[in-house]
Amino acid sequence: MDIFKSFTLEAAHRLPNVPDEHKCARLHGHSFRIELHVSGEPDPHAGWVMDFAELKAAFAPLYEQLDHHYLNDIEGLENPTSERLAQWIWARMKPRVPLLSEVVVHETCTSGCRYRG
Ligand SMILES: Nc1nc2c(c(=O)[nH]1)N=C([C@H](O)[C@H](O)COP(=O)(O)OP(=O)(O)OP(=O)(O)O)CN2
Ligand SMILES: [Zn+2]
Repeated sequence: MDIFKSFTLEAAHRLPNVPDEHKCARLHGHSFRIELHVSGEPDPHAGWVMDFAELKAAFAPLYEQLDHHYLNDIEGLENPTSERLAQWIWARMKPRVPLLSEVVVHETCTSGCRYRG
């Protein structure tokens, strides 16, 4: 079974490796929506795979690091594409949440990335 929790965070970025004339070379911001998916069997007594609150607590330090920040300034996010952000989150969350199965980054309403490690 797959459960998920969504987070919305505001952040600015620019993409340093695109041509100068590319729109994403300019500083701009997004309301990123992050989904964290956890897969496993529901505990027979608790009835859940994992408490959503536990997932939220595990993500809290990363949320603080990302929300209302300039992503390019964060170590490992110097080129903050959706793909790199998904990998960055995965690398930090997987050790804390071993049942993590997917990180989804919605960069805009129409674009994003799914990463399964
Ligand atoms: N594979 C990727 N392509 C692009 C990324 C990315 O992270 N991975 N990022 C960008 C930009 O940061 C941009 O902000 C988002 O691009 P885009 O979807 O083109 O944004 P629009 O709002 O202009 O989209 P429309 O729905 O077409 O209006 C670019 N590419
Ligand atoms: Zn962007």
